[in-house]
Amino acid sequence: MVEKRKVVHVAVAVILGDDGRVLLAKRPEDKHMGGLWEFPGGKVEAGEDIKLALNRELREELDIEVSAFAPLIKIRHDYPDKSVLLDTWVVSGIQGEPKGNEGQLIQWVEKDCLNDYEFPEANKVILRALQLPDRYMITGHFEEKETLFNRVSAALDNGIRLIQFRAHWLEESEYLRLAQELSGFVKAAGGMLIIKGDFSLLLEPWCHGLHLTSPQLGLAVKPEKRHPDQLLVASCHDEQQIQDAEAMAVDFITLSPVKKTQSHPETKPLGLVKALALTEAAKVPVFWLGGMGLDDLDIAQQRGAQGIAAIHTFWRF
Ligand SMILES: Nc1nc2c([nH]c(=O)n2[C@H]2C[C@H](O)[C@@H](COP(=O)(O)OP(=O)(O)OP(=O)(O)O)O2)c(=O)[nH]1
Ligand SMILES: [Mg+2]
Repeated sequence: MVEKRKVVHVAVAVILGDDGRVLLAKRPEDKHMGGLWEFPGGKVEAGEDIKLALNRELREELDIEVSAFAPLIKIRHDYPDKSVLLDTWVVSGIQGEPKGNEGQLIQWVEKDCLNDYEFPEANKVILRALQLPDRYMITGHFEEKETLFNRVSAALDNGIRLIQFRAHWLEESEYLRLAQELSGFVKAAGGMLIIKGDFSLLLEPWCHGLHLTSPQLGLAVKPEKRHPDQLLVASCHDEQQIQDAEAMAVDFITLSPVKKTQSHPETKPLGLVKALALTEAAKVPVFWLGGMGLDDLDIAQQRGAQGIAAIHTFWRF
């Protein structure tokens, strides 16, 4: 039974060079997942601190050490023969010149070209996490279109690149008309606008992605026809919904409410302990949502989340 199997804790390093390229290594043929490209790293020893484990593995495998660590994602994956928890960090501040100490091939690769390399199955999620930002803004209330565009513009100026257009009080036709216009505006600034509604919206060439509500997760329809650049996102509140979302091959989820929130004041929050457990078990990037302020970004990331999603925090820019 997969559930009872021991999970191997692995320290994984996305090594970032000064020029923004990432260092990959080819796994020796005789190892698990041999012949595939990997982010260097290896098994964490019992009781070992994760940063010490990263540096020990990088010293053993590449003859380097690093001085800066940013958590990227903790991803649990069940291979047919082994279960791993890939505790993945973006590391930089390299000391020494990397070399393949174990005879492995190593290569510096542009971030945009990482998809061209063949990785173990679990790494798909690491690549997705590397491409996603750490803040997901959800639009707040507006009366005038001008307010909407001004607020979104301010968020883009503040570096927000992923935005969900939420305006449940509008008629569907009015919502979609605005969504299309706003999508073009956000795209021109290098961002993506995620919209809400029916699966068929993925057929619209202007649609950058769809955010499913939890009731949509139970539906038998699978949005298979999406363009590879379109994102599929889901709102999840418990373990079952996370599993349903994963079965639909979503790109990431929001988990809510982590804390008490102004938009759903009547809902009992998950709390940090439950949010941490659900995030660790998830097989896709997780954004924490509900009462999240900028101070919570670091807390969420230290617990394995991709980042935070929020209405009020980002709508106020
Ligand atoms: N290092 C690394 N391991 C990965 C990646 N993706 C992935 O599925 N894995 C799996 C393969 C292995 O089952 C496990 C890592 O173990 P490892 O073989 O690197 O462990 P190690 O360096 O301590 O080596 P060993 O001497 O104990 O064999 O995690 C990745 O990107 N990097
Ligand atoms: Mg290794």
